[in-house]
Amino acid sequence: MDTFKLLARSTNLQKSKPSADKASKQQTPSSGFESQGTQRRVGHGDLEESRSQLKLRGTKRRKKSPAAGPNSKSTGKQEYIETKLPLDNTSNDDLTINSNSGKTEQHGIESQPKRKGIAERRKILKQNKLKIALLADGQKAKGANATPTKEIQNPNTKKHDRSLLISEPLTSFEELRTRYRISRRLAENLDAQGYRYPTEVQVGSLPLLLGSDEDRGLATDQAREPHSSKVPRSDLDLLTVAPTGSGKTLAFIVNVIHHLLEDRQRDRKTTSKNAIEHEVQALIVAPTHELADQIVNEGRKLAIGTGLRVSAMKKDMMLQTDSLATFEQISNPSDSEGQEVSGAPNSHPIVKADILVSTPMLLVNAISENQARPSKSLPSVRYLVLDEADILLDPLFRSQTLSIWDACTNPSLQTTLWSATIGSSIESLAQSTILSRRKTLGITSEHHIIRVVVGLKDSAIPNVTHRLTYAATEQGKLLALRQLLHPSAPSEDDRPSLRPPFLVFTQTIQRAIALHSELLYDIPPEAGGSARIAVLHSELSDSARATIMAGFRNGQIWILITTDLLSRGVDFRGMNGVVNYDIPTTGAAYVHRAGRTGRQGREGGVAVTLYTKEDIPYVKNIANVIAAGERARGEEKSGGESKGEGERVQNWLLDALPKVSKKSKRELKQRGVESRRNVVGVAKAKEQRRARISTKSGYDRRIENRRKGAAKGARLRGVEVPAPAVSEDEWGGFED
Ligand SMILES: Nc1ncnc2c1ncn2[C@@H]1O[C@H](COP(=O)(O)OP(=O)(O)OP(=O)(O)O)[C@@H](O)[C@H]1O
Repeated sequence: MDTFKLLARSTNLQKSKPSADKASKQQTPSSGFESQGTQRRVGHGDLEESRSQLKLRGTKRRKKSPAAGPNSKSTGKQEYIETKLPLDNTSNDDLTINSNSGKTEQHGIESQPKRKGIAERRKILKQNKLKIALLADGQKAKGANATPTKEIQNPNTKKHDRSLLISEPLTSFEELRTRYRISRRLAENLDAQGYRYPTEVQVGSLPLLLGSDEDRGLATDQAREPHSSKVPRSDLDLLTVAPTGSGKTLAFIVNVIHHLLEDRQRDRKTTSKNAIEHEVQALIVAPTHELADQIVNEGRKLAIGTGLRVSAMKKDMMLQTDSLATFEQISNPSDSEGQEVSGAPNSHPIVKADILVSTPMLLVNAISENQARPSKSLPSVRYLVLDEADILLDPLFRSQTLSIWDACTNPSLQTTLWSATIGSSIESLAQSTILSRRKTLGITSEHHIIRVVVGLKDSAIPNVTHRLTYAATEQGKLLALRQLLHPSAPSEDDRPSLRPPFLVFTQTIQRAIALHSELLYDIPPEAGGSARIAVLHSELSDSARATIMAGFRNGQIWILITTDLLSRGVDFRGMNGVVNYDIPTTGAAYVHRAGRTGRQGREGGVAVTLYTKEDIPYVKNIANVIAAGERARGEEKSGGESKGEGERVQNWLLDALPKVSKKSKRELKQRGVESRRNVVGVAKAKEQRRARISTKSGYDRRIENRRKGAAKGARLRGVEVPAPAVSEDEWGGFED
């Protein structure tokens, strides 16, 4: 039976949304294991089990050896309770680990959970495939030389720095409240959204960003006081590289909300001046409207009841910048979930938001008279988040992003950068920007730039089946895509088939439109027909884009043809696959496109890349990122040794593919495959004709063009053109 007809019978996609518990049982993206029903995240299966075991073992051991006190040395899991923890302030005797809740109780009062020893922290970091490195410290920033330092692996690194690198990993969301003292409201919102256990990236980044009281070196009595934030977090900027779908958004939103609430409480205590209501204090920059809207949605859910307003920047809105200070007097902020109130009569609306999410262009327009030079600064912004930082710092958006960064003049600005792929050149650019900004503003306080990496950097997620399919020609690609849409026979090698909903990526908007019209009638009317397939690109209006996104999310649209516009950040939960109809232009682009499926560690996603003879020089790039991910998965399964297990990109293919020169890599990145570009040039006309998306043969197209030309000529001459003859079998419509 036709897959589409079967699908048409199925219920709304949203119903397949996993429950929180189910979701929590899924693997995290970089865990890379086949479905085994096990939970690799620390804090769920592993941790709960080990906690209860430890409690038992600990008791037993204590009975056997009453002398074993906090100073006694032990190995392995015993260290949980037996080892004297280097940074521990609390006697173990007072503590009992409640194996049901995972909470640590002290004489019945909820208090800070017991601190983990260095060895245990290391173990947890390793289990979560977390690598934390100090990239630069404040000493360099103070000096005249504001260049990025090399990664610091020096054993003489200061003790405080070292403790940052192995700071207490987060093992449950409860710890956010007990150890990091997030507000009750935020904790409740996390719980209400079904978030139970942190993902790997959250395990590693949140403790660094939130900084427990002990990590900040506060005395125990100060630490007991709620919200005792004595040290602002501007002392730390963070670069995080974690797989697609691993929960980076939640990590940066929790950090921002927590600190804004904490700052608000501190400001209330220390200043008598009334703060401007909903003045932008946190700025989240994302490359597309679709991603910005998604972040706003996520942020609003977590900010419910906190009094913080999360908004998306819209066209023609204005910001309260330093040169617009007079707008402080604006009153009657809109109470709607919207964001803005109008300022002076006939002016553009002024953004009223504590957390503002924007694309670079919209923001630059709001702070610049001309795009090249920001003319206003944003002194109120204390938290700057660059989501998909590598693309924001890529030449495509670089000048806009740097303008925004420059405009954030608050001396205690904390910048965090997030992506699944951050190359070394982008990393250096980020470091030098942070350091030179500090130098320009004359900031000399202690400061660190830390990098957190989850799993293998810049590799494709291994829980997705990656398929590289040779289709020889453009026509072959169309046939191959139709074969994917209507598989005529089960695949001979048990490879999972591609089931809607899925995304199809093309190189240009024109190609997306052409492919859409070619496939429009491929879905039978009984299954919903042409309404099931849509095209989304940046030339559509904002409202059309939003409608299509909503249709795809709610299951009305099954196949969405798009450009790289949707390749980054966008989270579609039930997505079964991705088709690269046109080859991605970089390895990183592949990682992000393929990462629209297999999110939250979900197995069963398929990423198909169709390539032609012309693409062969570029396939190696992609084959390498797939092979790296699969090798890591194989190594993990075989306990660190590479035995080739899990590898699906055959070695012969890797060997056979030609090496890509740096020059071709650069050209491909900048221009894409030449024949698929939009420019019309006589020299390239033949190539471009060959790359056209159409199943019509050249002969048929010529006949059709001649017919159209003749009809046009006749119309111009004023001759009536006879309607094409209708065969006897064809229905000719109603007669008058
Ligand atoms: N702790 C958690 N428990 C369960 N689900 C989570 C958790 N954290 C995040 N998620 C869910 O995981 C999904 C992917 O998260 P998110 O969009 O933040 O990924 P990402 O790392 O930003 O990916 P990308 O690199 O593609 O932008 C979302 O649906 C989010 O709600």
